[in-house]
Amino acid sequence: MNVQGSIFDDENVINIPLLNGEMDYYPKFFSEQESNALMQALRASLDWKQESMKLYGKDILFPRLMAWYGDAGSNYSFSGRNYTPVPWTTELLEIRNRLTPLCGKTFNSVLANLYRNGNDAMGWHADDEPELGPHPIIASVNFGATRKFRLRYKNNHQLTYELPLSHGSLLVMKGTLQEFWEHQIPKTKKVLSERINLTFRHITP
Ligand SMILES: O=C(O)CCC(=O)C(=O)O
Ligand SMILES: [Fe+2]
Repeated sequence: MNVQGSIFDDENVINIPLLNGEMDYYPKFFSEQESNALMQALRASLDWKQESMKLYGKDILFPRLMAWYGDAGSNYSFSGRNYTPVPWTTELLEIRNRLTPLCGKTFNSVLANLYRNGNDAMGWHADDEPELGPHPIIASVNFGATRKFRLRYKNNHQLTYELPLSHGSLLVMKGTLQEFWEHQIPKTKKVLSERINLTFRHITP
């Protein structure tokens, strides 16, 4: 039993130490049955939209669907847009409460991403916005198709790491990871089915 009150024993979590960054991976955080039910419920109940970003004065569509949920006041800006979260749904609150023991404080917002197939993706970025604070803990929950999660060191792009994120898994990014590393979900021709990713964050209003 972990003295910090973790509900996991060592067999359920893989700690991934990187140069100047750290991640914990829980391959089976949710059971198969729970994961199937949550995938279906989230697909049906979240308010999925294809948002756009401004790039060189043009509106470019994000290559995926998104939805932003959270406590009132946990506003967030990225890619030149400000997002106001809508109130939590039952499933999102249920998942958030399962994650609370991992983080010193309760996550107050979540960005949901729906990758419709391998053609949907997310480009290189770090979640290093000032409203996340200096060493953010970001809990990333995965349902549906397995997709590759790639990382590269900001000061040396030859230094990379790759991890497949599977149905029902949880990846916790912490420490100085966002300061030193970027991550992406690359396009792939091999995946034809949907994937939902939820990144739970703590935003300082
Ligand atoms: O889909 C993923 O696993 C990555 C999501 C992500 O990096 C983000 O929402 O910031
Ligand atoms: Fe991210």
